[in-house]
Amino acid sequence: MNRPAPDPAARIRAALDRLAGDLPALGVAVSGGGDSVALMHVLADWARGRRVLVATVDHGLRPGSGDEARSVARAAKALELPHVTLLWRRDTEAGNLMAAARDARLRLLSGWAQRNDLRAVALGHTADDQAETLMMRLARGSGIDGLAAMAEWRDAFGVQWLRPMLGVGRAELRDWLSARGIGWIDDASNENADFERIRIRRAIAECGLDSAALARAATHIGEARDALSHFAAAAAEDAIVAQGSIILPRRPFSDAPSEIRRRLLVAACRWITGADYPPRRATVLHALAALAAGSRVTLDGALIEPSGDRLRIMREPAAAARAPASTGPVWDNRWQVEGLRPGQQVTALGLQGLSQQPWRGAGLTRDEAAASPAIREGQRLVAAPLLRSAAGHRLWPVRGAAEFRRLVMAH
Ligand SMILES: Nc1ncnc2c1ncn2[C@@H]1O[C@H](COP(=O)(O)OP(=O)(O)OP(=O)(O)O)[C@@H](O)[C@H]1O
Repeated sequence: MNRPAPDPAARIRAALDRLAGDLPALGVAVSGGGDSVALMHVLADWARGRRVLVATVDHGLRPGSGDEARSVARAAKALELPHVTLLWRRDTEAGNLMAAARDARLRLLSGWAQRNDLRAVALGHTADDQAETLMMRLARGSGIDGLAAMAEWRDAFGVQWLRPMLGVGRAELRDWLSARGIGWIDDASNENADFERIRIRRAIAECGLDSAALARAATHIGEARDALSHFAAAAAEDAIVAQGSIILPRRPFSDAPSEIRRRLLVAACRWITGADYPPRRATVLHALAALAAGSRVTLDGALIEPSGDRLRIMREPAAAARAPASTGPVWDNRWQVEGLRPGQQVTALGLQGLSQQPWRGAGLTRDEAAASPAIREGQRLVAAPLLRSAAGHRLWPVRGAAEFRRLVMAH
């Protein structure tokens, strides 16, 4: 016989003990929706001597957002919790509105947390959010990273974000609130089927899918993702980081499962280019297939070349040639150059530069040499510091081996 799950508040308190038991103070982000209102009430009760502060972000995106923030302020006051409203005013029409609002919200909340000496801020995501995210990502064909559940605990923007409600469902929270006569705001966008999340939410309900089971599946995928990260990080220990390139032993790479190869390749690519985001998944899979067939491939500004028992991942010369000229200190997001004199700038050595500069014997391939930094005055080549030590100029890579391993863990 199934025993009934304990009261949702008891489960949230248990999660808070686990996640925030040692903290003297905690922030909570409350939109006014049922989930975060329930969280605020549970927190007020759980706090017992801890400082709990409440913040609401007013995105100013729909009429009435100010009233909603004021209603949260009143509810917080009734619980004797200090509350602030943080205002966001959008300064550009470009880009994805929801993503921009979410990003701005996290930045505003982290600034507020830091000003108030709060190491952690609790958010009201529930098991239903997990289930919806999983289904949305499945529909988009995401890989294991996209399908993995949100973690209960995450560091970002200098703050710990805690999600103590991932084990409870939206409906049971609504029942819990209703039973106590506590009101919340039903945001009209929760009915708007223009949003993918709302369409997925409806599909889950109409098909009678079990959100709690979907949320558990996402959690298991998260555990598998973490295991893969560790395997990939172990494989990354064999990498040699030299002269701005990454060299991987070829045999272990080609014998590794495709997900490990993908992680190594994405991390190496980002290490080379310094890109904030990984290349598109389909592009990476395509590159892996070409590598398996022994071809050399380019991937988002990196060049990957199988040669002998090694796989060399380096900057693509054409991409280096497109990098803006720099007057220091950093060029092409890869090299730090010191000792530039007025009138001197760094650009790629390029094929033309190779003809003016002996490069064999420097331990570089032709492509690596072409993509390496050159110091020029006007058109005149003054020095190619990676090829030979140049009087007065010093050169070192912006990222080291530890950064490569960090990137591998992140994918
Ligand atoms: N405008 C906001 N101000 C403060 N916190 C917010 C705001 N919007 C979202 N959050 C926080 O992020 C969590 C997840 O956001 P999401 O957009 O999924 O929630 P929501 O639909 O606004 O409503 P709910 O309050 O019911 O969770 C919220 O539970 C809340 O903790």
